[in-house]
Amino acid sequence: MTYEDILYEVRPAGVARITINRADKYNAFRGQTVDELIHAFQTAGWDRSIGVIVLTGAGDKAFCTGGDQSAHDGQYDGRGTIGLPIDELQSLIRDVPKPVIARVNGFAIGGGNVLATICDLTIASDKAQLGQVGPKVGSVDPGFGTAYLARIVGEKKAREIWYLCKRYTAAEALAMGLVNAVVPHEELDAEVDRWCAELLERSPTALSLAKRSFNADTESIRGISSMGMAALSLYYDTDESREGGVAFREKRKPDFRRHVTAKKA
Ligand SMILES: CC(C)(COP(=O)(O)OP(=O)(O)OC[C@H]1O[C@@H](n2cnc3c(N)ncnc32)[C@H](O)[C@@H]1OP(=O)(O)O)[C@@H](O)C(=O)NCCC(=O)NCCSC(=O)CCC(=O)c1ccccc1C(=O)O
Repeated sequence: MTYEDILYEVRPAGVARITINRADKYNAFRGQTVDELIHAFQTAGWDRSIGVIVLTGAGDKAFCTGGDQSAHDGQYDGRGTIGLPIDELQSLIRDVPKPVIARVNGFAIGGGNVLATICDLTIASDKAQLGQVGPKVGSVDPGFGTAYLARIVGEKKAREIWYLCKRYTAAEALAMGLVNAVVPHEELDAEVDRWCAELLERSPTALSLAKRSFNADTESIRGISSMGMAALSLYYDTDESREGGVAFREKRKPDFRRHVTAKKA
């Protein structure tokens, strides 16, 4: 597969670096981006010369800001239940039998924050900002985005993150256990390289067994996600959801309540 939306590099030896290369869109993903990410994770995941996978975003502004709002009018523009095979990608990041590090170089927002959350480890620049925006833009990730996040930061904090849609600094994310380490922006690559070097010294089989055993405990969330995506697809076809995307593109505050009927409320 020829990549248009991502970069795939092996650097240094043993480390596959996968970069979402859509800096002009704050590294938001469209259908094609997610398909390319799936291909890249499959390649790195089953290449025995690779011991660690690093996921990051191009440029200095964003790690990933979730679904591309310009490719989103109701359903997204690709394949899968919601027009984005995002649930396949999320499962794959968990299924590859090696550690995946999120190198969070800027905004990790919406589906971007979900990707960082699912990665085994997260190393953030002190300039990074993290958070969910679904209920502000007519979306939600009702699976790993909610239930798995709660496993990491606790129920109260996860509900706050989703309901209020605030942005959190890297330091705040560290305090709530959402990231493993925060370093000055210019030291991000050196720190990621250090973690990769240490991981490459560990037994690959022991790491993969540890990963699978952590995953087994939260595997039921895959089922929640599958049901959630089916519900999300129905929600995307409503005026209430569309209002979020339209308002984002028009750079105005959404008025969701206009679309809530007496019967629904
Ligand atoms: C990232 C922001 C917080 C940055 O804010 P700010 O610094 O004020 O800059 P802006 O002027 O807002 O943005 C700069 C520039 O980038 C463009 N942009 C940013 N994000 C996106 C995007 N996602 N898609 C397309 N373009 C984007 C923005 O339009 C500006 O471009 P100009 O040309 O200069 O106008 C802020 O931008 C922000 O909050 N972005 C919202 C991102 C968003 O809505 N993401 C989708 C979220 S939906 C969701 O998170 C829940 C669902 C979910 O996780 C999920 C589950 C299952 C499938 C898909 C998803 C999914 O993620 O959609």
